[in-house]
Amino acid sequence: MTKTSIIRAQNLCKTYNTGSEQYHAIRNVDLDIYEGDFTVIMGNSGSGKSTLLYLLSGLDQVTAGEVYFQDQRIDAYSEREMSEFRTRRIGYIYQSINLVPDLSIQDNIALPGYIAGSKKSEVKARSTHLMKAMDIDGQNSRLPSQISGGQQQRAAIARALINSPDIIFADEPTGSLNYEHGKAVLDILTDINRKGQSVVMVTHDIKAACRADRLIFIRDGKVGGILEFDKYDEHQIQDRESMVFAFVSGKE
Ligand SMILES: Nc1ncnc2c1ncn2[C@@H]1O[C@H](COP(=O)(O)OP(=O)(O)OP(=O)(O)O)[C@@H](O)[C@H]1O
Repeated sequence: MTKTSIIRAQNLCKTYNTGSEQYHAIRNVDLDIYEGDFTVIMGNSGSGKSTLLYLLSGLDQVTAGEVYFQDQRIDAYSEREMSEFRTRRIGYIYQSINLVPDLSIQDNIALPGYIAGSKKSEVKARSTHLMKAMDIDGQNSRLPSQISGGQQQRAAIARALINSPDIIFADEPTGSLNYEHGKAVLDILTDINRKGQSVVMVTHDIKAACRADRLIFIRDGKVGGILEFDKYDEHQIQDRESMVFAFVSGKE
């Protein structure tokens, strides 16, 4: 089956300027993210994974190169177009959960819906539905500090889904969670993906990486290798963890 590109990076570069020094975090990356895929990005600490996610999602400006979303060049968007793109087309789950501390859980989830200008009643209904789906429906009037880390992360996922984005980016969404909460978050992302949503997830965890259709390894700001899985191959399904382990060990 031919896959359709949802995000395409061409000759992508990101250089950070710190005082008199320059750091080339992303170096001439050419990459496609495919529609409907569960894409996982792995790589050593400092290799450029979060930077790449920021560039692919339009959350940070490229230094050079191009980023396309469904054939539209997003790095050339005006500020207004970019803000519309970020609000409506993408959902972002941050490494640090990033909920607004003095808003209730339901208001945190609903906020991007209000920003997008959707009808209040629709946003309310959708946030209620998402809280149920994420199993946090008893927590709607609590503040983030009054619920567990796992519940906060599920609220962050609900917030990322409120505007029914085309693609979800998740930067180490299980990094701060225990095994049980981490597994619940991965199950939710897998479920969302099975229902057709494209997911791009950064992780250090081999077990989490096994959820991928496609695994991209980043080394020193470049694509160091790509591993594609056949989701219908029984042998691959059973042996995926050792495949991922062998792939990652060979790339580090
Ligand atoms: N704002 C910044 N200014 C200067 N350098 C930065 C900035 N952000 C990131 N870097 C540097 O760019 C490189 C890539 O950082 P990035 O956060 O993308 O790595 P990462 O692979 O996501 O790391 P980790 O797995 O530890 O989260 C690192 O060397 C980092 O120190």
